Amino acid sequence: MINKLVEKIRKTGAPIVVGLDPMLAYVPDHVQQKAFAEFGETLEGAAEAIWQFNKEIVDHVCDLVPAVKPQIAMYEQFGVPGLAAFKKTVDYCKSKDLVVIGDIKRGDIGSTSAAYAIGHLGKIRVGSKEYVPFDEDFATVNPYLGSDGVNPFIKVCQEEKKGIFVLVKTSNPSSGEFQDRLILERPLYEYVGEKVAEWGAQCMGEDYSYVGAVVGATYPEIGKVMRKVMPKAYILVPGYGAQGGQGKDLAHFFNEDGLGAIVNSSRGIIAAYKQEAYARFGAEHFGEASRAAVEAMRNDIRSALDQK
Ligand SMILES: O=c1ccn([C@@H]2O[C@H](COP(=O)(O)O)[C@@H](O)[C@H]2O)c(=O)[nH]1
Repeated sequence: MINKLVEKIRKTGAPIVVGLDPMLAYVPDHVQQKAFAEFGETLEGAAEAIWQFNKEIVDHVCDLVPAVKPQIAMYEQFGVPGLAAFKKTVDYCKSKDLVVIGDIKRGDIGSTSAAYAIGHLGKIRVGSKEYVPFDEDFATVNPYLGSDGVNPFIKVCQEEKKGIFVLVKTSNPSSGEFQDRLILERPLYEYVGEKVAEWGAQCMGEDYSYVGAVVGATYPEIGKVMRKVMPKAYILVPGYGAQGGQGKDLAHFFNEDGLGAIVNSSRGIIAAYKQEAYARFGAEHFGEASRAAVEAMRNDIRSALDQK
């Protein structure tokens, strides 16, 4: 799957992930009302609204970008119907040939991680039958429990030719509370990055490993260091747009080949129609506003890479 991701990034010229984080507040009224007319103001109604919202956005951006990243929390908040909308979104994006990164941030003791890995990336046997539960292409993994929590994901990735992105340095303001703590004068995130490189060495695709890393756009200097610590790891870079990251912060997350990083924006794309810059589209044409936001992001990243 890492080879497909790299190939699609080359083809689209857009190292961009569209984050599908559908808060109900972002779903235009006309979409909500239609869903509520059918299902009432229920969890099912909310799930239908976010699914229809996602579908419209995916239809407008699927030819521009290589990948999407549904954030499972945004679906879980609507309970079981929300999870069904997550699965519908994953399947629909795959039918559009998009690479799907499940932002699930899992990681536990070995046996529990194995169940998470099967549920999201693998297959489950029930009697004589086999099922593919959520079937994302990549998942995000929290490494706080160490190799026990990560290895079950790697095993499933090896079997299924899928991949993971391990949290190394997250984009949020308080990420340094633990991640920047010095151990023998080096920050914890560097040790995690070294471990990502080690795990990834057993998991090579053509040019890059299918064990990647998450490093936030909001910490560009750390991105520069981590690029060197994990030369073969693809870096998933959240924090662009709504969290303040800009194209000019991103050049050093990429390798000299112009590859090696893929930048996520969620609110900045899916709620673009609410921003002044795209208000001309109006809520009725929110999909077109998202498309325009992707094009602007692509140009911003391209000009940063051209100036490198
Ligand atoms: O370090 C991290 C890891 C994950 N995320 C997730 O990415 C998106 C960002 O959303 P925006 O609307 O573009 O800010 C969201 O799903 C986060 O959970 C992150 O932001 N930082």
